[in-house]
Amino acid sequence: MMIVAELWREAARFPAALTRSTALLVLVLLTHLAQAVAVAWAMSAVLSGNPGDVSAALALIVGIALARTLLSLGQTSAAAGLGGRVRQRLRRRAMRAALVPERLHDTAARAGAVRAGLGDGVDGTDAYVSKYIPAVAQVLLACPLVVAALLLISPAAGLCVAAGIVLALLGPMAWKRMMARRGLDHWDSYEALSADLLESLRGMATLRALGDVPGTRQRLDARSEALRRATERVMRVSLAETAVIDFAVQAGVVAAAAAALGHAATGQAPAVETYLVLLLASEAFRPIRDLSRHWHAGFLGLTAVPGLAELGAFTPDHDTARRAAQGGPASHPSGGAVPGTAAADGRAEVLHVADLSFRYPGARDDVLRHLSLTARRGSLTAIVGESGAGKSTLFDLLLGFLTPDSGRITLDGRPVRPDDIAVVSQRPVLFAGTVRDNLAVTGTPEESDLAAACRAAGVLDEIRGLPRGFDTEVAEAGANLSGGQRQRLALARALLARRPVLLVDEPTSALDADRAAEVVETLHRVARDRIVIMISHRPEALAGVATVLRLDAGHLEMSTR
Ligand SMILES: Nc1ncnc2c1ncn2[C@@H]1O[C@H](COP(=O)(O)OP(=O)(O)OP(=O)(O)O)[C@@H](O)[C@H]1O
Repeated sequence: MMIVAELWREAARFPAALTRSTALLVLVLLTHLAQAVAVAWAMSAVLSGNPGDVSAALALIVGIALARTLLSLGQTSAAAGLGGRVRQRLRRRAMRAALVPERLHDTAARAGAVRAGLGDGVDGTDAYVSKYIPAVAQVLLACPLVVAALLLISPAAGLCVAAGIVLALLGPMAWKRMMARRGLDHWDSYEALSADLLESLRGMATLRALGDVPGTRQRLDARSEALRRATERVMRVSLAETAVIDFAVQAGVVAAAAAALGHAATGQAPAVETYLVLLLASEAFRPIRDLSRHWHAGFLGLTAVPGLAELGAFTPDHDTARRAAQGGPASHPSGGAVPGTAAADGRAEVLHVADLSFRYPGARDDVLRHLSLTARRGSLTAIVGESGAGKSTLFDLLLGFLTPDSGRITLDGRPVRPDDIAVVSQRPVLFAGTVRDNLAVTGTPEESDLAAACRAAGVLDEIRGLPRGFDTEVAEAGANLSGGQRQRLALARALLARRPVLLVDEPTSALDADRAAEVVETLHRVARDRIVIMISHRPEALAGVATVLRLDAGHLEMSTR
C-alpha cells in the first residue's frame, strides 16, 4: 500500500465525494461477500437435496448481481466526480501559481514542461485519487471484517488470509525509495521531451533556416528513447509490486483452502462452512487485487507528483490567490497592490525612484546600484544605455515583477502600485482572439475610446482595412500581424488601460521611419497627461525628448548624447 500524502490531502478536501465513493465501493464488496454466502448455501442445498433452498439461493444470487450492477455504476460515477474535482483544484492552483510575476524570471521553468505538468501531470493523478484511495479505504474497512468472519469459522484459514493481506500491503514498501527515484527520472524525461518539442515547434522557422531540422529530429529522438527507457524502468518496478501482491493473494487463498479442506477431510467442519471458507478466502483478497490493479494503472501518473509540487499545485490557495490578486510579488517595493483600487484615468505628476538596488538571485554583481530617478508628467523621459545595462530590469522593478533589494518607488509621494503602470514591451504579446479582445484586456472600452486609442497609436486605418475590422481574428502570438502592427496595437492597448504611468520599451524598433515618427509624436502627446518613460536607442526617437538618462554601471546619469 503506497500513500502519496499530497493526493490524500487533496482527496480529503472533498469529504462528501470521498465518503460516497468509498461507501459505494464497500457496498459493492459486500455484494460479493453476500454472493459468496448465497453460493455456499446453494451448494450445500444441492448436496443435501433441498430444491426449495436451491431456488431461494439462486434467486438471491440474481438479486445480488442486479444490486451490484447498480451500485457499481453509482460508484464509478462518484469516483469520477472525486477525481475530476481534485484535478480541477490542482490545475487551478498550479495555474494561479504560474501566473505570478516571479515566474517571469524563473529561468529554470520551460513552457513545455509547465504545459506537461498542467495537462498530463494533473490528469495522471486521477487513477490514484479516484480509484486507488477509495480502494485503500475499502481494504482498511472490509478486510478486517472478512478476516474476523473467517477466524470465527476457521481460525487457521483466517490466520492464513490475514498473513497474505499483511504481506500484500507491506511487501511493496520494501522498494518504495527505488520507485520514487525511478518515478522522478520518468517525469524528468517526459518534461524534457515536452519542453524540447514545444521549443522546436516555436523555433521551426529558425531551425529550418539554419538547416538544423535533422539535428533537431535526432535530439527529439534521443529524448524519446530516454523516455521509453525510463518508462520501462518504472513499469518493471510497478510489475514487481504487482507480482508480490499476486503471490501474497495466491498463497493466502491456497493456504486458507488447504486449512479448510483439512478440516473438512477430518470431518471437523460441515460442508456449508467449508464452502464458505473457500469462497470468503477468495473474496477477502478482492480489495487487494483491486488495489494492485489501480496501482498499476495509475503509477505512471504518480511520477508527476513532485513536478506538480514544484508548479505549486499543492500550495495552499490563500498563498497563490493573494499573489495573483495583487498582480505583483508579495513584497512589492510599494508595499503591495490593493485590489480594486486601479488608478484608471487618475493623473499623477511625478514618479520618484530612490536609492534602488537589485541583484538577480545567484548573480555576482548588482544590476542596479543606488539608482535614483525622477520622471514628470508633461514631457517624455527617455532611458538609454548599453545592452545589458539593466534597462529592462528597471522596468520590471517599476512594474513590481521584481522586488528590489533596497530603495523606494513612489507616485506623487505614495507607494506605487502595479495598477498604476501600463507597459508596451519590445516584443509585445498578443493573444488568440479578435483585435477587439486584444485591445480590451483591461476592460470593456466604448467604440469611441477604441477608435481614439487606435488613432493615437497610428493603427486605426489598418484595423479598419482588415476584413472584419475590430472583429478580425488575431492568431496565437499575433502571428498573422506584422511586427509593427503588433507594436502599435500594444500601444493602443496600453493607452486604453488609462494608467497614470506608461513604460515603453523600444517603441519604434519594428517601424519604418514614417511610422516611427508618428509613434514618437503620439508618445509626446500622451506624455502631456501621463508620466511616460521610454527606453530607446534610436536617435530619431530621442529627438525632442527633454530628459534623456543614461544607465551606466547600475547608475543613471543625465545623458550628453
Ligand atoms: N532572469 C535573469 N537572471 C539573471 N540575470 C539576468 C536575468 N535577466 C537579465 N539578467 C542580467 O541582468 C543584466 C541586465 O539585463 P537587462 O535585460 O535589464 O538589460 P537591458 O539594458 O535591458 O539590455 P538590452 O538593451 O539588451 O535589452 C544583464 O547582465 C543580464 O544578463
